[in-house]
Amino acid sequence: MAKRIDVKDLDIYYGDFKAVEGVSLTVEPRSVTAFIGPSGCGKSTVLRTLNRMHEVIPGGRVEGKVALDDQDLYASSMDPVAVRRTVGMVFQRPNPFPTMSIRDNVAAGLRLNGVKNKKQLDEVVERSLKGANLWNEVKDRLDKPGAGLSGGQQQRLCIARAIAVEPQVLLMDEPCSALDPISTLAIEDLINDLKSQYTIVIVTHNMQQAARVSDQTAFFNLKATGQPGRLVEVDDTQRIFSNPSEKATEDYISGRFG
Ligand SMILES: Nc1ncnc2c1ncn2[C@@H]1O[C@H](COP(=O)(O)OP(=O)(O)OP(=O)(O)O)[C@@H](O)[C@H]1O
Repeated sequence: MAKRIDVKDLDIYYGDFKAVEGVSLTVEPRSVTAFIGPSGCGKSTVLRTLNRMHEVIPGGRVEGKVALDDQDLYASSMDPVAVRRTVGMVFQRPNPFPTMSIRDNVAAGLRLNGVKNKKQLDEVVERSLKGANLWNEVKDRLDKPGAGLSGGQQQRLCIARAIAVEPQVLLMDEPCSALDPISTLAIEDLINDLKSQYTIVIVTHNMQQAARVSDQTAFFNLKATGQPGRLVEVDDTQRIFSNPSEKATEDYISGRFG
């Protein structure tokens, strides 16, 4: 199910402003890649191009290539809505649909895809909540509002909602930044479990988190203020945190800037 992501010579614009320049990287299937770097270097912007969410922003456009296996995500024949179904996303703040029950939150994507069969929906709800390590905590209150869960539970509910539609890639934009340390560890354990089935890319400001959860780390930086962000280096996480090739990476991970 998981697919490889290939990014080649990617430039990303907001109107006339070139926010990110010349990114090329590969993310292997069933692996976790962390994007790290100082604020404003373009981590979230790059992440959003991987499921065509960037172009939802007025003026948002890209030049270059993003492919899933050999499929060009920006080919004119490609439907952006189908891309977003294949490449799921979890955001910084847990955002369950506030008026919906836990069950309906998880089933929402399937309903949108036209699935009506209650037995099928119930099966997917159970499987997704189990996959998100949330089932045992909510199985007796599936009809209660999703918004009534704790922050950490809400984030796992959002992950259950994302995996319910069986994506091939999961993008996570600082998924733990609004969570306490215990909930953060629960999400990190979950990322570790999910990696056996999905290709995962996570943006994080927490370098210990990048070191704990990812196989590969990409360090982004700005050349100078007002200049586009760029990918400085991407390598095995262990290497980035022990012996990076670039001085800027070492300075960043050792806390000298950022
Ligand atoms: N909606 C937008 N419209 C115009 N410019 C934007 C928009 N979103 C981001 N930018 C700009 O693009 C650049 C990269 O921003 P981005 O949010 O991707 O960086 P980041 O590395 O994820 O930062 P942070 O770590 O603070 O979240 C910045 O110069 C930012 O101001």
